[in-house]
Amino acid sequence: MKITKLTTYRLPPRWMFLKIETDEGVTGWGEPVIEGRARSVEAAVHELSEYVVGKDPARINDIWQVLYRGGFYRGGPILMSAIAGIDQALWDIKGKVLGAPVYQLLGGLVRDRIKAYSWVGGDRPAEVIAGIRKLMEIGFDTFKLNGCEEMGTIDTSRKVDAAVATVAEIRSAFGDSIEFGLDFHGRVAAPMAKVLIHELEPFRPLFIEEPVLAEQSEVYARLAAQTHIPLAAGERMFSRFDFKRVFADGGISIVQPDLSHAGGITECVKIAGMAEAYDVALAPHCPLGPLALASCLAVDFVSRNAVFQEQSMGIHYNQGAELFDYVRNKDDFRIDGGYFRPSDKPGLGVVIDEELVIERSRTAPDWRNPIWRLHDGAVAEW
Ligand SMILES: O=C(O)[C@H](O)[C@@H](O)[C@@H](O)[C@H](O)CO
Ligand SMILES: [Mg+2]
Repeated sequence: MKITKLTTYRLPPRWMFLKIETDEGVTGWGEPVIEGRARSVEAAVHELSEYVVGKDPARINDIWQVLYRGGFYRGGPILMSAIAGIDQALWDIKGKVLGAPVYQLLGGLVRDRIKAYSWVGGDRPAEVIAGIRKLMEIGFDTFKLNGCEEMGTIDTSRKVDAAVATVAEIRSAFGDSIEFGLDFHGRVAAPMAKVLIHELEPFRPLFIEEPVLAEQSEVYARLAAQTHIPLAAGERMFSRFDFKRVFADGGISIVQPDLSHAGGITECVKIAGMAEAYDVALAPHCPLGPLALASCLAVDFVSRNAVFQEQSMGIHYNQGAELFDYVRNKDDFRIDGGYFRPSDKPGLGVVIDEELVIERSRTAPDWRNPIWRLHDGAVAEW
């Protein structure tokens, strides 16, 4: 079998799908994208396609190594997202050829289901109580919200109190009937992270995500030394080589590689294994679409240290399309009481409505994250 063609479709809300065709009619789908830089990843996919077209799709490991090591300059969000989507599509093809779900090809199920969690509250955590109530009605009991709005390197106690008040409101409304992670989203610098984490300790969030920016990862160990709250990070790390420093330095209790940013299934399964060796939990990042989610689930179902799975139903970014809009058989994603159960469909187990994808790709927006500014006009971390 030979790969014949790679086609990309940028789509609402801010996603991109990749279709890989072969000379025997088997096709595979992946989701290479960096939110806000879809066109850059699209160019990278087509640049890398020179190394893929004409090759045997079964040789996923060799194709991965050529795509990664074949460039003198490597790593980073754009190239590793391009490789991720190609890798996902190749695993989809392999599963379809062999008539097995990807998790079977990776050694079979290590669990019967994986807990899902949902976003609430949007960019500026508001209306979280109503959002949580609505999602609890359909079985969710685990959530994530932004932990704060923009925060200066040194900021006021009023800003800290505003962040704490939202969390206090959640705990007083729901007690311990729910769990929630707080995503600092890299908005908080090291000095304020110490203060904010200290003030949040009594409310026992399930985890605090990106307590500081990934480029400040050496701070994680210091923050972890001052708190009992598990720290999480990973959506802005793009390979084993980024994660190995975090494992060596310590401080992170939950790693969150993104299956569409960190080299795909081939790479993230290895990151999961590294994490297990350090007794670190795995919770793949996934604010994206159905192919990214299916790829996360493939890794969750073979990684004993996987603990919960992000998914984007109702996320504040999904303007113009929802998680399963492009999926023919929505029941292929088996959600049961706030858990995902494994699909027995081959490959990634997702049948894409290609006609709809082609039609909607004609009006793909160029989504951009907002540029925030502090009270004094300086750029704030969003
Ligand atoms: O944890 C999450 O889902 C993320 O932090 C998410 O909010 C961002 O990754 C966003 O997708 C960037 O545009
Ligand atoms: Mg995050």
